[in-house]
Amino acid sequence: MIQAFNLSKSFNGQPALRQLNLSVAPGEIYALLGANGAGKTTTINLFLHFLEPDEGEARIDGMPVAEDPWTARARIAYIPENIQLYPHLSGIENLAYFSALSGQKYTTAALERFLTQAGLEPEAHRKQARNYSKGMRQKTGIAIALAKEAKAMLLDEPTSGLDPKASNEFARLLTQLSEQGMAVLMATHDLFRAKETATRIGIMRSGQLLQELQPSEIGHTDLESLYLQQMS
Ligand SMILES: Nc1ncnc2c1ncn2[C@@H]1O[C@H](COP(=O)(O)OP(=O)(O)OP(=O)(O)O)[C@@H](O)[C@H]1O
Repeated sequence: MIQAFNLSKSFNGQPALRQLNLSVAPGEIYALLGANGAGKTTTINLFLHFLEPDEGEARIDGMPVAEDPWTARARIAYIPENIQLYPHLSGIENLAYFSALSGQKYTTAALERFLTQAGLEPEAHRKQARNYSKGMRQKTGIAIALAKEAKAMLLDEPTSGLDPKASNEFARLLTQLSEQGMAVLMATHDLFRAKETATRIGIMRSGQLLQELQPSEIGHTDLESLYLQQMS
């Protein structure tokens, strides 16, 4: 579903991503770990075709994104670190607006169902988004993804700045989405959440994917030791 083949990108002659090969199947949650500057956001931006690769290919749902970025993006839900909503619109109005952008028209009841499914409390649905916490904005982002019927989800630092309860709720939502067949790729610094939520972890450094592992194979402390070892 989410695939990279020898994907490479440099900025001003400095490699940001080197020959990345990666595959995330439907139902998988892949956590990309790596220090600042490791190449995680560059990877996500290449999948969205916000950046042109120097070499290699990014595919979504079997489709090379460079060939038709708009069609590829229609299959992707993208949740950046700070999700941008229209502040003066309510959650439900934002959802209606973004759904219309992706060509879908839902009844108010259907929009409410998506927001509820994404964990946004009913009393928040009609509040202006400028009053939303980061957790609430993210839930609205998940509702947008559900309404879009996206097949792949890309997330950049989704749990940074969330309190432990919000982070836990968010992780449960991701698990639910993956159980419904969504392929999830998430860039994160949150080793704990990666271990708890991901079905696979990749460790990146200086634009290279150094190691992939199954979270079930490793304890929290060992994951931290391994990560620090790879970063040194
Ligand atoms: N638009 C750009 N122009 C120039 N250099 C860039 C650009 N985008 C990224 N880089 C460089 O590419 C490298 C990889 O950056 P990237 O943002 O992908 O890392 P990251 O792993 O997401 O880091 P962080 O954890 O801080 O978000 C860094 O050296 C960064 O400075």
